[in-house]
Amino acid sequence: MPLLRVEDLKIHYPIKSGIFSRQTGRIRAIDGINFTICARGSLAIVGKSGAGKSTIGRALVGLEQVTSGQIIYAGRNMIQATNRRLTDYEKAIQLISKDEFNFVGRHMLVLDYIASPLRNFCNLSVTAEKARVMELLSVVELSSDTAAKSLAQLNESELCRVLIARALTRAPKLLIIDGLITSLDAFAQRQILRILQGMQRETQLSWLMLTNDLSLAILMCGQIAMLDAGRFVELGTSGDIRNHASHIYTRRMLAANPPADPTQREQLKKYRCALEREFTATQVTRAHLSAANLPLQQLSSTHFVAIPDK
Ligand SMILES: Nc1ncnc2c1ncn2[C@@H]1O[C@H](COP(=O)(O)OP(=O)(O)OP(=O)(O)O)[C@@H](O)[C@H]1O
Repeated sequence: MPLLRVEDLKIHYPIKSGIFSRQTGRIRAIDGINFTICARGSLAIVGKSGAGKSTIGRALVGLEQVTSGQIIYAGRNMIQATNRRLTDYEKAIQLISKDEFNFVGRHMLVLDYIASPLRNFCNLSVTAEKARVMELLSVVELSSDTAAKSLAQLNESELCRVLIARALTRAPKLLIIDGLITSLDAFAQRQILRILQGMQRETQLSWLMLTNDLSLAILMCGQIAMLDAGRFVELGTSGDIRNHASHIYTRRMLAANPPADPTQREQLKKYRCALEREFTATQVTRAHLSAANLPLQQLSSTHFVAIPDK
């Protein structure tokens, strides 16, 4: 059963010029993409800077005006949803990105930062609220002392885990992780993966990673969609992409982010096998590749590639 289905999504921005700001063209930031995320699924959308990753993330949480297409959750198109349905959706789909900290003072205490959504959405006593924050800190493998620290005192990995803890206050079904993990060291990246897999087992959590690091995507996600200038050019399981990358864009990105250190291959293999097993529930079909007018070639039951325009 799909958790979220995106159909023929297009997001175009107007280009305006002249003293009357007339529209003279448009930027096709996202130009007809389709994808499905199932419960306990993990999808990475991988693309170069400017490919459109953040635009997709923002559109999924209603921060971007959609030109056309559908975002279907629980059988309903969320682009036309009423406020009541939107509230459920807003809790279920949480976006975390580093930009979050642009809107918060770094002097804020971790306790207050994690608790703020609880204060807006739940009516908890001070004791219950503190207990919930401590519980979430332990889920993200941070000690209870962290609650009394300010955000400024945390390192990148701790900040990333605090962001995840805050998103978890709303018991989301899908976490959208924009950038963030890319800049962490290999140890911290694996720690985040372990935390997400724990949540996946306990709460059926799914995640969508938006990243320019294909090796990281292969490590963290069961399915990968390669995004180039707002369109998907290749889609498959992480094994398909790692071992049989077919589109020139994917091959170039693999070359730019070479697979991890050979001494860690066995461990990576273990992670990937687990992810792919969990991912068998997801049906990848021809329709999951971009609806843009690119001829498609099916390489296997899970692997699709767009044949570039001549
Ligand atoms: N508000 C906007 N108005 C006009 N163009 C925009 C706007 N927001 C994004 N764009 C354009 O849309 C395209 C996709 O941008 P987006 O930020 O989604 O890319 P990205 O893949 O997330 O890049 P990065 O990895 O550098 O963050 C870019 O060409 C960008 O300039």
